Amino acid sequence: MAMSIFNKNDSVLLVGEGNFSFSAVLSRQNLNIELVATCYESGTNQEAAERNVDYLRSNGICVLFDVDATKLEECPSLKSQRFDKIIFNFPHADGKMRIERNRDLLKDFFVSSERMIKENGQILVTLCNGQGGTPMDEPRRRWDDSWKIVEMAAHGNFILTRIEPFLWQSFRDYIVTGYRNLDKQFHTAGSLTHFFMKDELPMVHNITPSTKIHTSKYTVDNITWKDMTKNIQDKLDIKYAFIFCHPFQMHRLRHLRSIVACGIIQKQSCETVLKKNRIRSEVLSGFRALSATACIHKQQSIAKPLRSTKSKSKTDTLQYFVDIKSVKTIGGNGGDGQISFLRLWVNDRAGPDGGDGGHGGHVIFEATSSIKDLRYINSVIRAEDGEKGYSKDCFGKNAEHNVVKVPIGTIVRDVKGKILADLSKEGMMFIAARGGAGGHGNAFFKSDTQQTPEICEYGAIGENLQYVLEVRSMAHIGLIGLPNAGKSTLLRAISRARPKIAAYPFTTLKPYIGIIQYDDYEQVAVADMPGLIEDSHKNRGLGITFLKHAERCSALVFILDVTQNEPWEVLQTLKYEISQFNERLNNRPHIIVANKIDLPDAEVNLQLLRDHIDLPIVPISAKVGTNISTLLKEIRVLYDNLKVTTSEEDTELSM
Ligand SMILES: Nc1nc2c(ncn2[C@@H]2O[C@H](COP(=O)(O)OP(=O)(O)OP(=O)(O)O)[C@@H](O)[C@H]2O)c(=O)[nH]1
Ligand SMILES: [Mg+2]
Repeated sequence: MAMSIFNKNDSVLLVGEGNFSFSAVLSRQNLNIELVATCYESGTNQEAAERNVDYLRSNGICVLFDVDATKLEECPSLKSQRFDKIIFNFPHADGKMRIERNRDLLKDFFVSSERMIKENGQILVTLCNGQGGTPMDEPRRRWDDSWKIVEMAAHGNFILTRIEPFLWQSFRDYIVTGYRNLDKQFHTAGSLTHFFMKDELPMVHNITPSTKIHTSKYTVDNITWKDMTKNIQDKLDIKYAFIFCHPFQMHRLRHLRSIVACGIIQKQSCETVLKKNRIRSEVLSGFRALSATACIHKQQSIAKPLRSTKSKSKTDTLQYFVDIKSVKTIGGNGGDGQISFLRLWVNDRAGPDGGDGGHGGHVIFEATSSIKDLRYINSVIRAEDGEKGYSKDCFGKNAEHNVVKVPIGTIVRDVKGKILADLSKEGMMFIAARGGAGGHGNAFFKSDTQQTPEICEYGAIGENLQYVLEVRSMAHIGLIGLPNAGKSTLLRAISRARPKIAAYPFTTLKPYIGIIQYDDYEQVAVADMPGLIEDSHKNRGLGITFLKHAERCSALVFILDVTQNEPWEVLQTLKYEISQFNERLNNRPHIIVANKIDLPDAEVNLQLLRDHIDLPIVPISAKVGTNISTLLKEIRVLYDNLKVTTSEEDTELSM
């Protein structure tokens, strides 16, 4: 920012003036501007600040305390005014490391300023180097690590038009102070002033009929580049060598999103937009994530994935998901009957009184949603024996059944592989081994001809059977890719699971499950699979085992390493392999993920991949974390669709 930005008779609102030193500097310059200096605090007890306030007031400048930058319109003295410039220097919320709070401060400030600014007015926000998250920051911070000023401004319908270094030589007496301590200064070297202008979003009401078009007729490129932003582009003072690098790009994409959201583009599917949105290929790496975000499915509201704040376990305890287990089930034996004769003092031959034995318990499998795999199921499961019978006609107690909880979707097979039961719903049971019946006591055998039977029965022996349990729906989503594609890295990035990661093939030998939590308490289980290679269907590599696992996931995520040559060929191989195992696997809903976009070769290969395949692709870097949130949203959309299809199928079956 330089003094030259002020025009004669400009009305300027200064927000967040801690010690009013900036206002004092401006007023000393005799710029012929109308100043209103405001401050968040309700007063000041700092000597220098008091001097500045006195100076400003003596020069007829309006000084206001208790003005919240996020609620400017609520200040009675400002309510009716409109300004040419609103300046907010070094905004910061309590706890400057809390990026979220600072973003919120900026967002609310822009929203509030929208009502206070004149038609062609400007908002000027000066930030420390790196905070803004624009290409002008040197060194440039990661986008997620910045205050995302351009995105925050878009909430108030402002677009970034210019960024300038803050010229300290023009404002020598300006002393920047911190939030807690007005004596404490900021590190302000390399600070930048961001200039914003108001702009109207292209909503239904301001798009001409000619631009109300369907994607089938026009491409999204046309809307974005020509119709949508023609008017805004003229206003920009772009100083970057390459237009796509300008943060304005983000705003443009937001426009695209808002258009899609308000239904002007009749989006049949994500595919249409993804295919036609050529901006993505041209946007530099920093904006890759954004372009994909803009192409998210048309969904009113998608639940947000939650990031766990709890640190992952440090111990290397690998816990594999057990989805197949052979078990031996042994029912309880029945209790033996009793031989006994009652003797009373008046009648020492009162007859037989031996009671029956109790029945042995069954071994029962019960489907429940509370457990997810067969890890905790013992390989030998026994039920208790029944109690023996007693004299005086006392029957032995029946044994309790041993009810073993198994996950919903468990298939029970006999040793020959024949399916005996499919426990597909909550509470469904299968009696795996029946307990033996209790034996009769001698009282049971008493008859007219045999008054004193001296016989009883042994309890029957419980069944002893062997089964193979298999969990059919192992996870909602299965990760499929060649070895080293980054499946385990991705699972680590999206869940609390800690599968082993290494730069050699077949690091993962057994499936591994991670759970993605969403803010509506929904949980989506994602399974990391072993790598698939060519001819897996002929049992090469870990072939057949892996395909069995894939068969049980309801949707698939194909992970392609875009640093490899011809990733589309890899996709073909993966699809061919799974179809060799089961034709229907290829009809499963799926997402194609291009991984490792952080590496240099990825850019070119990604573009080639897009040219070769006609399907939506989510570019990510599982290692660095680029665009993971978009992928999580896509997974959620897939999961929601799955739920709808499953419930429809259930209704059809029940009819
Ligand atoms: N640069 C970069 N490296 C990655 C990325 N994702 C994975 N890697 C690396 O690729 C290598 C293989 O990653 P894994 O996650 O073990 O791959 P995998 O697909 O699980 O491999 P298998 O278990 O053998 O099938 C590791 O060295 C990772 O660090 C990424 O997005 N960027
Ligand atoms: Mg792995």
